[in-house]
Amino acid sequence: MIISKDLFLLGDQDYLRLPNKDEKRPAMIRPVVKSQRIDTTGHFPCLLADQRPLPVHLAFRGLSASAGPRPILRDVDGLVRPGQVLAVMGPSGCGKTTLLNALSGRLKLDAGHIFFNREPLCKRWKRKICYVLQQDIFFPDLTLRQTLEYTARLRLPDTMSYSQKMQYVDHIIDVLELTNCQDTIIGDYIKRGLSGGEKKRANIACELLTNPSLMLLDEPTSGLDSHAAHSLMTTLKRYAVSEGKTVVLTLHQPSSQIFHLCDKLLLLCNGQTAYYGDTCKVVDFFSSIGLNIMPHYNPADFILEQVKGSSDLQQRIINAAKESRRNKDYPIELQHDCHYISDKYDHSNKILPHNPYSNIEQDTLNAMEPDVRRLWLDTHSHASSSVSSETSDADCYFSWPTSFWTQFKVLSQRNFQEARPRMLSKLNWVQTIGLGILAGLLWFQLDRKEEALHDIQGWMFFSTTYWMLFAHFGALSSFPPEREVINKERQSGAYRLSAYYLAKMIGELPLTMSLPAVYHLISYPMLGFHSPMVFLTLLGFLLLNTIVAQSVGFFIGACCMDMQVSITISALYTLATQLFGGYLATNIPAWLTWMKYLSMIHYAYQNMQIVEFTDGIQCASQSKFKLCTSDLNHIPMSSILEAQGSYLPLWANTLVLLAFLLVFRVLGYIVLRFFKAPK
Ligand SMILES: Nc1ncnc2c1ncn2[C@@H]1O[C@H](COP(=O)(O)OP(=O)(O)OP(=O)(O)O)[C@@H](O)[C@H]1O
Repeated sequence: MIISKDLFLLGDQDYLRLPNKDEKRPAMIRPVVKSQRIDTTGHFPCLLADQRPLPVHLAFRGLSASAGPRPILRDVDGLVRPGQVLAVMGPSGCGKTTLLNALSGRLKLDAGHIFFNREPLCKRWKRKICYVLQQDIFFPDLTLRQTLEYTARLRLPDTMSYSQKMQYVDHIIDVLELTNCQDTIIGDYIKRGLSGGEKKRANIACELLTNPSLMLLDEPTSGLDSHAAHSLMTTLKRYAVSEGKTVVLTLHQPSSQIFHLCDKLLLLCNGQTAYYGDTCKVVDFFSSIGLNIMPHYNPADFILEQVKGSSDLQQRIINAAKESRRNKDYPIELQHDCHYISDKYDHSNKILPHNPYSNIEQDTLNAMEPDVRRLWLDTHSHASSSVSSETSDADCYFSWPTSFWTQFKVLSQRNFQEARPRMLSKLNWVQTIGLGILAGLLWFQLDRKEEALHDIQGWMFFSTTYWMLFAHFGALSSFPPEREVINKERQSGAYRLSAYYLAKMIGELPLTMSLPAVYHLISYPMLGFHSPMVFLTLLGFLLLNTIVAQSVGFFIGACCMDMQVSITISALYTLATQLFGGYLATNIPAWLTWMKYLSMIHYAYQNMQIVEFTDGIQCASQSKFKLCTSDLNHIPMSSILEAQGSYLPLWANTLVLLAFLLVFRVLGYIVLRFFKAPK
């Protein structure tokens, strides 16, 4: 019997077929896993039935992984069903996080198989996994609600309307009891925001928004007090049961209450299985090898103490765990004579181009529990239809949850909102206005005469250099913390890098331009306003220069993981670009003149002069310019620039600046896409 993919779990009854389009169907479906107690409080409204993922029956067998020559995981097995919580425990460094990395598909395995229902882990399944990392990585200036809303808009499919997405955000906030702090900023070390426990729940909430089938959580209770940890675990357990989620989490030293909330336990010792089975049977397992727990002792503490014991004791426990694989109650899917894995898939986990169903042993299927069998067959009906197509990998087809346009729009808004308090901080306003007034006072009302030439050039060089450095170092310092968030989101397949990159360039543009524009608005009229056209053109070039310098800063930030290295490289480049800019040194040694062509300030400064001195300036009474005679009282722009060496026309300087902009933006993208892509 082949059961259609349209079958789904409903209530405590059975699998039911989704009604046809013309049949009336309930707007909301609450999936509930069979054989679990059902939450009937109505606390968990869920997505529309066709947006709800298939529950996952996760089986992994013989997983081995190493870091260089050192083995980290050796022959690790496990199985967990929808609605169940599998706790991975063991001493620090035993390989818990490594196991979660392997299950999420972020780690290359030396050996072993991971199966979702009956399919190997592929991109299509990766999209159904949420991985809550140990670290809480967020934009600190966004509130919790803003963070969740942006995540929902990015990661829930375009088929859902905006209001449906917001409804889902409300639901998740409610589920994780975050209502009271939804308008609090996330915060960081400097700005106080959410508490540690709230941040942890916010982290989980962001991942839950993707409506995953499988949740992987790395130490979700670490750093929480016992009450908060218990409350979080209860919420997770309740959520898993009522929404049919499969949960795998690592725990360090749980209380006995938390320990007993977990259905299954995988105990690791030096990367090997020390126990796998029902949590409630672990104490019996240890007594069967002569290790008895004292009355009223926390079983979690007891088993951790045993696996931290002498190497003889550890080996005894590992041997007993190996022996227990032969027990008849060991899951059939994990037994080594179960053929479906080795026959149907090659070692690289690709589906072989023939009908896989023919190789599933009927005995294996019969031995499975009915609900597991249904899940396997249900997934099979979907997979086999894909396998029958020409491409063997068709079932692993991966598509983004939202279109490029949606991603670009949402990321632009988020970039703007996130960057605004940072870029337009009070401090930056004070600095800009203060500096604008100071520059205006210093170079106050200068006549366009040769006597004031050096001062006018000073104002231009200062303004150009200052804003270019400001934008360069601004991009440099903002990028490393942002990269953490971007990497996390890219790893979970939230959006295209190209959408992020374009949004980053465009979303921050108004912010990048605001401060230099205000500075120019203050200082130029103080310097001496003589033509609106010159005022506007100078402003345009000042803004262009700023964006060019920002591109270079962004590129260096993308290349260097280490902030100190990126600051050193930037300082070297920006100081060199100033020296060769054409103001500080005009008689550059011939063998070094080529350096000025690498200086972005050189082109920017030349352009400013070309615009400002279009009409030339009046000669001084004792002029340095030879062309100033008693007959000619006017120095043209070309002579002013020639006095500094050769110069390019306005269009050529502008073209070079645009080339700087384009090349560094493209290089930044290439670095992020190919060289610094998150693993
Ligand atoms: N990329 C790597 N290179 C070298 N060693 C690694 C690498 N990743 C992990 N390890 C080592 O593998 C072992 C297992 O690491 P893992 O992070 O999985 O442990 P854990 O059980 O999660 O530890 P903890 O409970 O302290 O977080 C550790 O000894 C660690 O040093």
